[in-house]
Amino acid sequence: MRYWESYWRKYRIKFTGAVVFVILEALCDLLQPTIMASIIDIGVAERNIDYVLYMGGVMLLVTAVGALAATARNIISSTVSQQVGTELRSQVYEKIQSLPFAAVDKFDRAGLVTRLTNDVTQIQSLVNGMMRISLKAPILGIGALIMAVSLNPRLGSVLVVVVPVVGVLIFINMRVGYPRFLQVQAALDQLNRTVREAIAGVRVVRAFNGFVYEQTKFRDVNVGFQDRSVAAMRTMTVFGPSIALTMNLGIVAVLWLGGNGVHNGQMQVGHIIAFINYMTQILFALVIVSLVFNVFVRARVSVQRIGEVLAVEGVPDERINVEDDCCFQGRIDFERVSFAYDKSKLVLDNISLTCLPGETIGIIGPTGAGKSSLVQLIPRMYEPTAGKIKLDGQDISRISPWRLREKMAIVPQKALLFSGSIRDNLHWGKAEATQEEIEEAARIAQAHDFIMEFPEGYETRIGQGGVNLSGGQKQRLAIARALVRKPDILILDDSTSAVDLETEARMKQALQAYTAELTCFIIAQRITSVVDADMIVVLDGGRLVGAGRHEELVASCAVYREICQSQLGKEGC
Ligand SMILES: Nc1ncnc2c1ncn2[C@@H]1O[C@H](COP(=O)(O)OP(=O)(O)OP(=O)(O)O)[C@@H](O)[C@H]1O
Repeated sequence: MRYWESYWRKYRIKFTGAVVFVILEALCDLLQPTIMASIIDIGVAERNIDYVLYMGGVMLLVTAVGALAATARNIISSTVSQQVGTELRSQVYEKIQSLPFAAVDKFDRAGLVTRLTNDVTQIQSLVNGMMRISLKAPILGIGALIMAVSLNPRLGSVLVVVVPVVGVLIFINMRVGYPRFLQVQAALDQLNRTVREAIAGVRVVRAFNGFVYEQTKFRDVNVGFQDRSVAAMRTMTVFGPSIALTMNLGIVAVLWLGGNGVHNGQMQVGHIIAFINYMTQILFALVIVSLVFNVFVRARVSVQRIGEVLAVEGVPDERINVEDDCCFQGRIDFERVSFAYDKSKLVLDNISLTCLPGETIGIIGPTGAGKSSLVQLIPRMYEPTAGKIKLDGQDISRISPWRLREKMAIVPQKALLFSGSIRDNLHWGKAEATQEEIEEAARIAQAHDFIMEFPEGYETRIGQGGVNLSGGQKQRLAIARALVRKPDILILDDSTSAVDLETEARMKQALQAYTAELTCFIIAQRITSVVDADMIVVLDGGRLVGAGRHEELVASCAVYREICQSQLGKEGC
């Protein structure tokens, strides 16, 4: 079932209610010219004041019914469109949260934000518009056409010419407009992407005096967006007046034919006025149709773009199935594992490796060797392209990601903190952690002392992304957050790169006792960070080129020896 079908099912009764009110409102509008014609042709022409008063009263009553119907459909349409918008936003948000990382990379983060905000708003406008003006326009247009022809079939011959011409104009308008609005949406994505990058990287931009460069880039993208929007809007500006011109020519023809008819005594003035009123209603309906076309096209693009996100199969969230709170022992086997982000290039090539419970495994290698990619496969952030990863002998593709991650903690390369207090951030590791547990983790991560130096201690507010902390402080908090979790498997991905050597040495010592029972992966650029590890894994160009203890690797692995000598000198290795 397509996603919008579920919304249709849920809201179809309210939607139908709104349509009933729209029809009632349109009928009231359609009755007005006929009533007016009677007042002129009978009341005014025959000087019958009672008839004028009576029909005037009827006209007021019809107007009042129309106003009530309009109020009712306004209430329904605004409520339903807001509800649909809110629910759809939540649905897309939840889907984005569950998307596999490969899909997040594919859609691009800025594109996902646009889909969640702008595209949902477009659909919301469509729902609102449909229940209000979009449905009223065709009802009014067709109704006015029928009323006009039945009022005076001879004048109706004008419509036989005018309406098809206008119909063709609208059709061409749609054919030309649709691809242009697709381009507008793509340009908006690009604009969002540029803004997001420039704002997220504002420090780098300033540090490199890149303001002018970024400004030029933004201006180009902004002008590109403007050009495409103008091109799309220009379609409307050409077609709107053409439609109005055609209709006005029709009105002139009616006046000419009607004038002759009145002169010959074959027609009444009231009929001609009513006919022109109906023509104005038809014109109004057609103009509205061409205007709402804009909303329709944008919404159609948005419906499709949101559909693309919702169609991706999310990573299953199997929380409910986890009954046992068992622990992992922490043995991990990589069996001929290969991995590629995209099919063209293998990032990991045929890796076989066994990590035993309680071991600390250092991972080292040149930049881009595949170190982060390797550890991201363990909590199933990505799935191997070939081979298997086993945890305690069980293929992890059979273990739910939720369960895997419950017993693992990963400290990513880029320490990301959320806005809120330091305590809130540490609670991310384990929601029910006590103050003692939080402090213990912070002490091991060498964060407790600097936290206590803040006047508000653990209640200190962290700005968005941790702006008010140094790089090393952020990394230490990110490590503390992972330690609070008390995981069975701990993964530190180059997470002490901004920490000074002295602090890192203290942390290493404190971590030794903490990690004695668990399997710990440490990715590092500095050889001193992994020199004491039970096993050091050396990666180069996605291949495993060495595994063993420091002394063994110095003797047997050329890549390791080279890294070691470049950092510690020949005498140090
Ligand atoms: N999300 C991604 N999409 C596509 N390619 C990626 C992605 N992440 C990493 N890569 C590529 O995969 C390769 C390995 O990257 P990875 O981050 O695993 O290396 P690394 O050894 O951890 O590097 P570093 O030490 O610099 O952090 C690189 O060539 C990189 O360009």
